[in-house]
Amino acid sequence: MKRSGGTDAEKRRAGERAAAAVSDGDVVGLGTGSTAAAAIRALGRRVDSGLDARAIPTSHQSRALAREAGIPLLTLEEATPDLAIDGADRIAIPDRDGSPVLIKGGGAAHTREKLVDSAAERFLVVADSTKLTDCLDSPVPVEVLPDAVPVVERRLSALGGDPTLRAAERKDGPVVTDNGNLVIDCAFGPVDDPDSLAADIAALPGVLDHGLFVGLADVVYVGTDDGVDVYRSGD
Ligand SMILES: O=C[C@H](O)[C@H](O)[C@H](O)COP(=O)(O)O
Repeated sequence: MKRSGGTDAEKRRAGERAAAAVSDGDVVGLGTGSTAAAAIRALGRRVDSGLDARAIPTSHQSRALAREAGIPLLTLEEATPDLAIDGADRIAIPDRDGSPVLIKGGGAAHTREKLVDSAAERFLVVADSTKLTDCLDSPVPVEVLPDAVPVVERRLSALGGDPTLRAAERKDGPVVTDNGNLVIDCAFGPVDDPDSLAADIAALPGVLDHGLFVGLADVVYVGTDDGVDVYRSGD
């Protein structure tokens, strides 16, 4: 799946704002991707200055970055995250009450991200301004057991989708996730009922999880040219 690109400055502003929301004693779920990386680096600077925070990573990437930044690490067996900070590929902010809907998984990390983000008491999303959209129409990443690919592709087509097995960019063959599985990017056109699509995909045998995050995000920090726009669930 092609990664989108907002500016590094927007990502840094969003990441720093989310890292500033971490309090002494917090356990933080660390998302994956370039904007979560900005938050991890900002959190590392706060830990270096004396903040007592520990973290649960969602990928090899976020584990390595957290180690490099000097953030002590835990597992889900040892603690429940007080908050999680994670990026998104697409974000739809509802007009009325309700939680922002996200599409995640551009880096194939959405299964562990959903596990950690949903376990956290608060889920803070960090993004650059290119991620906001009125229409959720980008493909939904679906992590699938390797043996299940043909069956899941047929069933995704039956749900009205157009599935494509994600190819690796720097190796021959498909992308293999941190969990040893494959990813199907499934285009559905505009997703009008994300709740029901999320339930339909999750129910398919062989699917580990998909990148539609519905009813999970509490706050979205969007970096802009000169600051950070904040959207709260239910505002
Ligand atoms: O699988 C990857 C994750 O869901 C990322 O959080 C998402 O792709 C956003 O990444 P970035 O901040 O690099 O755009």
